[in-house]
Amino acid sequence: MHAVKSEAAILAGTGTDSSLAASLAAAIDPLKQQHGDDHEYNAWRDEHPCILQHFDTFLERVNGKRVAVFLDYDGTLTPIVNNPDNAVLSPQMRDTVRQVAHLFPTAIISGRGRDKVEGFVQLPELFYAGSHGMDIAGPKDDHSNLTPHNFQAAAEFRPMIDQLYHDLCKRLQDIPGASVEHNNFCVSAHFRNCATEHWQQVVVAVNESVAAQQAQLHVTRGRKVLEVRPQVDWDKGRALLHLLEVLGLQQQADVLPIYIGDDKTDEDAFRALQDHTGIGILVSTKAKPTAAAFTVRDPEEVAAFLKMLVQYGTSSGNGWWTHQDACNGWAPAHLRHSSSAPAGLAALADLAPQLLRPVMAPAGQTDVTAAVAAAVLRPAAAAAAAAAAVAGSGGAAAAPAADAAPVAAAAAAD
Ligand SMILES: O=P(O)(O)OC[C@H]1O[C@H](O[C@H]2O[C@H](CO)[C@@H](O)[C@H](O)[C@H]2O)[C@H](O)[C@@H](O)[C@@H]1O
Repeated sequence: MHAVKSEAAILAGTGTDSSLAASLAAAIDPLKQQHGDDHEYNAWRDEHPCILQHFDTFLERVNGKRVAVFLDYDGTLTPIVNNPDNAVLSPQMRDTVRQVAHLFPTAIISGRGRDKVEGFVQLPELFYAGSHGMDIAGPKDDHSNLTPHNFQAAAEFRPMIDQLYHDLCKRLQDIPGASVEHNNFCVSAHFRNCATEHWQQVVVAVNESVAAQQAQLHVTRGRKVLEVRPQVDWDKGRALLHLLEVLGLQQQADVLPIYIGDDKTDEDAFRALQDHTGIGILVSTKAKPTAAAFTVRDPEEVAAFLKMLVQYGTSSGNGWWTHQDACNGWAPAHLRHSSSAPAGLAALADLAPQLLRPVMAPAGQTDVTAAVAAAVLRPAAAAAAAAAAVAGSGGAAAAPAADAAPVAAAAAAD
């Protein structure tokens, strides 16, 4: 505990976010790392139910609404891996996200630099918000030109961030396992690959590096990473609301935004949704405070949920089918078959025509939600079985293999 106390003192001494000290202390505390107390976890899941097992409740809320989908990247669409450069998107997840984006306006909001996350995802039809939402761009047209949705909330900080990156590279170069990542309008200092006794050195180096610019920069903590960000009133929640606005979807009773994320910075988006009647879904294998209503355990369960969402999207319960207005930068699938439709979308329509065919209620059944629930869930028992199958198919228990191996949950609660 002595090391934790001096950690807190260091952070307090530099005026860094005090919650950082507390969360780092929690991460260092081996008791906290054991988090697998079933009673605690189960009680937490009562408060934040698994959306796979409660998909019928979800359907009741979304039926007839125009859903907009917002997704975090690391830890949500891809498993956490040791080398950030290896967090590639699986082809299966790419296909699933593509199908989601065909049915609902879809954005990825990431702490990564936008260019990097776009490179991983490779879906030009999405909206992207990089650098924790400080760098926003709309879908690209056939010639990879950006549609006019670009917005950078902290553009003037770029030279300071460049300088900070170089300074941190120097300061961290002798700490075994530490690495620095330039995320365009913020910088990540990674300590995932450091021995525990070196974590504090990373914290000290980061705090020393920002000490002279405390009025302009602040430090937050993610999963075994310290993220240095400009002091601007902007975060993933603000980015989500901004995107709703440019899409023309803000404050409309028939619009339902969904956000899926796994990390502390995603809580800003969950809180924004609490205020704007959306649905937050936290990806976590452990109980932790969250403003998200629902949970899933890992990216495999995220994929399972997104597939169920696609099923719902093909039903006539999807509010976009009856909404003829194409919103800015995104058009409902049934309006996308003009010659101006992006090639990728047209190809998808060719490949998966069934995607465009609404699921209709069986004869005599007028409750579309029930029909979709029946089609998608094949009641709750099937959903539970699917969830169990997903949980048993790898996830946290997958065998580690070099850098691309998911970090075992017990060893890396973060
Ligand atoms: O908002 P996100 O898309 O979740 O980005 C947050 C950070 O994600 C990445 O780091 C995390 O994932 C890495 C790859 O799995 C892992 O090695 C690292 O320990 C995690 O913290 C990214 O590398 C960071 O720059 C982002 O800030």
